[in-house]
Amino acid sequence: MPASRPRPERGAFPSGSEYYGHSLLGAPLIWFPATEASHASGLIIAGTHGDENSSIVTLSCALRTLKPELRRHHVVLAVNPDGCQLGLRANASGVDLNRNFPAANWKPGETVYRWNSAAEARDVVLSTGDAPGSEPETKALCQLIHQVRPAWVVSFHDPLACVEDPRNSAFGQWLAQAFNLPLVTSVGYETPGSFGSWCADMNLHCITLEFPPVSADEASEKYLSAMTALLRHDVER
Ligand SMILES: C[C@H](N)C(=O)N[C@H](CCC(=O)O)C(=O)O
Ligand SMILES: N[C@H](CCC[C@H](N)C(=O)O)C(=O)O
Ligand SMILES: [Zn+2]
Repeated sequence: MPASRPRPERGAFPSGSEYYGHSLLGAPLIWFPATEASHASGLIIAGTHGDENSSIVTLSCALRTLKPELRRHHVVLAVNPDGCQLGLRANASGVDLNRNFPAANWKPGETVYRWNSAAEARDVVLSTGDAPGSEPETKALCQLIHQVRPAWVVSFHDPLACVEDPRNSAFGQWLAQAFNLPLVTSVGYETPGSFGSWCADMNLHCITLEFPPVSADEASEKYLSAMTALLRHDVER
């Protein structure tokens, strides 16, 4: 039996999406609970940075490609929907959500990012928020994770072209092979208050998968089969 829906049927999402809160501007925060949910279900997230759309689009394509009854893992396509609508890395308050999680290493003040891949320095300034977990998008994701208790999380970003697995696990190796990206134990710079830092505090295994600088059009071709395989992967850990 084929695992994929035929292409003419991939326009619409499978039923069963739910809300887990609202963004600052009032957009629904949407998640797709696993159809085949179990204690081994993981959570796959994208769009923490609203300007990193190649993985959002590819994950959406995979969700609409895989036969719904085969999906083992939960999905959040856009952690930061206001950032997606505004074409921003930050949320609508100028907070980099990946520096706002209530991790022990959260830092007050400013954070910087790289304008684009051509920029040599990280010199664009954002805020880390008024307090750890101050933003509605961050709070709601933490609550969802406390409620759902996923076995692991894969968090998609771009454009650093790597699979970051601090545990160097068999699952990390599988992802690196499936997406044909190098496996590393760190992206190579400090990310206080990041989602991965918060997960580490809770001993929740978080793997960050950074696409290369690729268009959504190209990524939805190049990575569709790996992403679809991830949604149904029986992770041995
Ligand atoms: C080039 C891109 N705008 C960017 O900010 N790159 C990294 C971070 C990428 C990410 O958060 O996934 C940076 O250098 O800060
Ligand atoms: N490029 C991402 C890297 C995230 C690293 C990951 N380990 C995490 O903690 O979320 C960023 O600058 O936010
Ligand atoms: Zn990012």
